[in-house]
Amino acid sequence: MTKAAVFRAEGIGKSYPGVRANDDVSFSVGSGRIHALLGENGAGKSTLVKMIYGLVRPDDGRMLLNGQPHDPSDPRAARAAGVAMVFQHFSLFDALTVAENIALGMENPPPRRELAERIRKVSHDFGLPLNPARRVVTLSAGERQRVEIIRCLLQDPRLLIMDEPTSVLTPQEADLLFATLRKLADQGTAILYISHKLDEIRTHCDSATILRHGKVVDSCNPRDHSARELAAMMVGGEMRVIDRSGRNAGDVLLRLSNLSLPAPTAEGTALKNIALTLHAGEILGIGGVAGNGQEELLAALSGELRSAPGTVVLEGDDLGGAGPETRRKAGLLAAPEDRLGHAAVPDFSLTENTLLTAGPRKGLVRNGLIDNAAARRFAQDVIREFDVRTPGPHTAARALSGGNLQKFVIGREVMQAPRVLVVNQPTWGVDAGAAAAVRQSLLDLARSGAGVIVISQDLDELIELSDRFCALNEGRLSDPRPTEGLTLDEIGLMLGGAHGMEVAQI
Ligand SMILES: Nc1ncnc2c1ncn2[C@@H]1O[C@H](COP(=O)(O)OP(=O)(O)OP(=O)(O)O)[C@@H](O)[C@H]1O
Repeated sequence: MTKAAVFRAEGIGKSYPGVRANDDVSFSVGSGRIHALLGENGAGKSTLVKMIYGLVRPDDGRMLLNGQPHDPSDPRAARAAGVAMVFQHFSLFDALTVAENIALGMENPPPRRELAERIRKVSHDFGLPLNPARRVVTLSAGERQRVEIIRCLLQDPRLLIMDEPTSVLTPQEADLLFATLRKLADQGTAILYISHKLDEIRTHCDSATILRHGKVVDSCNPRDHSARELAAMMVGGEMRVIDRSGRNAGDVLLRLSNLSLPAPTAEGTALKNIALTLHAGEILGIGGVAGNGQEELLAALSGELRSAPGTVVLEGDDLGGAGPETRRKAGLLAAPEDRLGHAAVPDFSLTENTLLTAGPRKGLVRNGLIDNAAARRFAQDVIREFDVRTPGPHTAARALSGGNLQKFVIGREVMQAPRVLVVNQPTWGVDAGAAAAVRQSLLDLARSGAGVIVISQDLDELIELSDRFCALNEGRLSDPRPTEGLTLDEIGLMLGGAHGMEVAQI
């Protein structure tokens, strides 16, 4: 069955200094279709959808929306033409209510009562429960995304673009999202869907365009292919298989006991009596819904938050009161989740970004002076070893695609040979091939005798990587259990009671 194309790209091209981000890209999305855009990190997916949404102007080619030329000068023009977009990062004001946030994004918002009524109707029609009077600060990640989606639905879009929408969602929230998207598609809307989760694409998308190095290399019905085959199309070769062998748990490296901290901010989570031991050669997985103390635990380990004496002990060394610099020297390193802003300074070059964490262990600062050549060499080493796709170490962090910056941030820590490495969401936004490489690097690090703590919302990732698993729930850490033999149901129970785990209501 062929359906009318809602959107068509014909020969679209876009260059950045040193990079052909899109090259002769042509594809179309039919009415009622959920169409996936697949590709490795840096393949050009975001650049393409930014052009459709009026954030970036193409250098070549043309776009058509409902058969009419589509050349939006800005997002407002794109929205007026019928394009809506839900971004990876939410742009909501915490202090305002749902309705106030939605009104801010509208050209001509109706009176407040009418708007609240329209929000209730759309949320009811699409099975997306949301109270217009709630303050955004009280909402879970899934509920925040619903605000963005309802804002889009109120525009009655012809084309809805979703950029990695499920990376912050619980499995239940993701199911709810797909049910909504299917309803919307059934009403004739075309949906363009970017995700690195290949199983999700196989289950929910009707068609796919695959980009590699800015070019369309394939198109397919993802249901006809295995996740492995899709990944092979993206990278143009076979995926490598993860090697878990050769690791033996050794002596205790890190011991946390009675680690309690008040919530660092009004929206933060207090840590309550956290205890764990981490052995040499071991990977400990910590699962849980975001907002249950993950960021606070990472900060308590990195030294950004200090704790009482005796609560954080690395190889007999009491680090509870020590700051980040002392901890790094001792070999306790951490890579936070927020790569642009927290883990890396956007306007700094990659070379400068190595100095943020690698100074003490790589000798990049001597007698108070920065050794620029050494920093550049280290940045080059990370780029090479972690296959970071970028013109070079002089490139600003903000110019890297999300996944490539993530590889750089993880590589910068792994290549300092830590005794203990703590990572939060290590493969967030990273494509399947690069995710396998990042996970392998963590396994290799553990094989070399280091201890690794992986905090993640991706249960498959935790099952694949970790020797023992525990759950973080409202600032409390469960007792760890060996991962081998643990079922998803049992993990669900360990995570039980975590807020935001709403059951689909459709
Ligand atoms: N503003 C910019 N300045 C310079 N280069 C850029 C800019 N935006 C993107 N690029 C480059 O264009 C290429 C395509 O990036 P893009 O973000 O479109 O990839 P992507 O497929 O969305 O990747 P990811 O899955 O990692 O988000 C990359 O090499 C990236 O470094």
